[in-house]
Amino acid sequence: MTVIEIHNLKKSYNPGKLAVNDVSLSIQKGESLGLVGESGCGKSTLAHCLLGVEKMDAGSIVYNEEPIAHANRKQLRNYRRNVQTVFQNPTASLNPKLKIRDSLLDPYLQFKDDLQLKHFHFTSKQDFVQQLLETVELPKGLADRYPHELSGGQKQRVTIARAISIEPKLIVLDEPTASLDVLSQGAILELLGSLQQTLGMSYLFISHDLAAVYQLCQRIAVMKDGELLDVFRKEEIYDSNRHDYTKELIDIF
Ligand SMILES: Nc1ncnc2c1ncn2[C@@H]1O[C@H](COP(=O)(O)OP(=O)(O)OP(=O)(O)O)[C@@H](O)[C@H]1O
Repeated sequence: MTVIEIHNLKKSYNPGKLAVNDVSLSIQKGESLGLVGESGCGKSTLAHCLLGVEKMDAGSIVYNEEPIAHANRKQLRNYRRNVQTVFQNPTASLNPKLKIRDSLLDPYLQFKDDLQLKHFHFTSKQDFVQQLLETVELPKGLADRYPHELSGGQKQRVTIARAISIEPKLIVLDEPTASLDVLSQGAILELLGSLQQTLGMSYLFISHDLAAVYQLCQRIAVMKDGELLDVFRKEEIYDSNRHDYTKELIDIF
């Protein structure tokens, strides 16, 4: 089953230069799709169009068989709930004035009237917060701390817990490990892999690190200069018909 389809997406910021040039992609239920390419190739722009942060110039995004452009308010709200994000910089993603418990509860409080959670069952908000912290392998005592009292890796775990709290269908992971040290990077990738097994959601994992994408994803898409050059299953990475640019990326990873 397809969770999301992107058809012929085009986006430019400056006339005459397309940041994303006619990209089509789909993501299946429970799948991790990796999107790799060098800095400036258009990965984040594609994610921003998917998240509605940027308006696309042409193309369509189809969710639940409905183009988002034609969605009514209720469908848009459903889309926003089901497509969550984890960004590169967890410090910027967390409100410094909110205790961790309040950041964790924020999406739930926004969407609770529409939610029928399948995985999380709780008797109180306190119980829910504890379950979320446990799910991302953080000590329960962190609930009453503020973001500045946590390490970068711990903060990223909080943003992951917040994203999964409302059991979305898709999480857009935009360079989620880029700001972390190597050990924390590996631990976050492992956590993301195991959460996917438990919760069954899909990921769009954006990274310039082919090794990280290879670790987490079942399929890999390669972009360069706004264009999608290659899409393949992980086990096909060394096939002779890979695009020359993919081969260059493989050589350096
Ligand atoms: N808000 C913006 N205004 C103008 N140009 C932009 C804007 N955002 C991105 N661009 C340009 O669009 C192109 C694609 O940028 P984008 O951030 O999507 O690439 P990326 O692959 O995500 O890069 P990185 O890995 O460095 O984040 C680049 O040429 C960039 O300079």
